[in-house]
Amino acid sequence: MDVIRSLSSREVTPITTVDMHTCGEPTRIVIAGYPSLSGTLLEQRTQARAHHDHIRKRLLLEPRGHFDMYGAILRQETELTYGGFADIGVLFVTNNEYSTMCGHATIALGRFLVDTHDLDVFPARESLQFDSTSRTILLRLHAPCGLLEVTVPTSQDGQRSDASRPVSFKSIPCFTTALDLRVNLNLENRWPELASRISIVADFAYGGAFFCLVSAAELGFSQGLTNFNFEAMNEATRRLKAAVNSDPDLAYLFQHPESNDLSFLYSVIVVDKRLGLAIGNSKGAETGLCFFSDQEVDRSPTGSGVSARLAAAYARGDLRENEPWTYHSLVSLHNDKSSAFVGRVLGRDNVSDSGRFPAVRTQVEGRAFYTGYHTFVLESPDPLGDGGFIMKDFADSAVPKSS
Ligand SMILES: O=C(O)[C@H]1NCC[C@@H]1O
Repeated sequence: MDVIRSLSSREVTPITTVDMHTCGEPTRIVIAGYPSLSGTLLEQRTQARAHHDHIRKRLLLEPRGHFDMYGAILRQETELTYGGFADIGVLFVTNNEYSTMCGHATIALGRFLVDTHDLDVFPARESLQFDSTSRTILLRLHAPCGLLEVTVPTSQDGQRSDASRPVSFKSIPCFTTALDLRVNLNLENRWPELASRISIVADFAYGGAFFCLVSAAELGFSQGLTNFNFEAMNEATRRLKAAVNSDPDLAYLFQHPESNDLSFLYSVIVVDKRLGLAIGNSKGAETGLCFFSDQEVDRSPTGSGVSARLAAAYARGDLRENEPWTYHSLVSLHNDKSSAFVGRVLGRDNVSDSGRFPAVRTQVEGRAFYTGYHTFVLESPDPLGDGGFIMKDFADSAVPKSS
């Protein structure tokens, strides 16, 4: 079409994406048009944040995206910090940052990377090994947190992914930094549903990013993740995250032994262990609602969060090795129970070769689907300019937040 041809020749390089969803959570996969980056993946992440953040905003925020959009930028040139070999790298982007791990996007990328045969997009595609017995392809995906082994079910000939079977990934070493920790809340960080309590109890664990895991009841929502006020829970988790972040004595909860780039509290997951339907041969099920980055809400059961929850359950003695467990999001719970994630602890490992930091490797599986593709352009006289906006920000600046 004429218009499309003329749009793609605008002065700002068009950016091409393939879009997918995993349990309702979007991944906008950037496959062409992103500027070049150099160095290790964590260095590329720093460069992207310093020099190209307007592109993250352009693709994820309004008017091209929305508050809860998620993105993945493929990095063909990637170099592992601690040895090993990756087929391709990826940077993850959210509504306000560059995430270090994303399970739902990894599941989506597994399918896309098997389906693409464009060597400019994925130079190593033709060297992937196809296992004709299990009809799967194993690919090594370099995420900012480390190397993920992704197993993708395929067609008989290994040329295409098989959407009817789940993709799974083996995690980086995951670990728990605190179980049943009492977090004190100062006056300004309390929320109405807490009634008169001045502290709450939570677990903290790492699944490629650091999570605070707290039960809905502990937050003051006595009916768990059924029949709750969403805005109130959004506010409660925002204040809990602020309370943890503002206490220097709690910084150890999200200190990664290998890298400061990985050392930040990414998310609060509200958990309801009584809610959910076990799928397959799972021993049980639970439901979670994950608030991450700037209170972005995950529609999926959060692959990295599932790894963190598995590590915490294993540390507590609630779960044995290789015992499958079902993890629902609100979307899988209410929409399609079979699209939940199933996770298991594969076995013990260490964070680094020194063996000083005990951890576990997990496996998480789930299903992702294509939703479309885009070529995003930017016209120079566009009054909204580059970057993007969030409608909510205007409302927030007009109405002062209640304390
Ligand atoms: O599945 C995950 O791990 C991701 N989903 C959005 C937030 C997390 O990064």
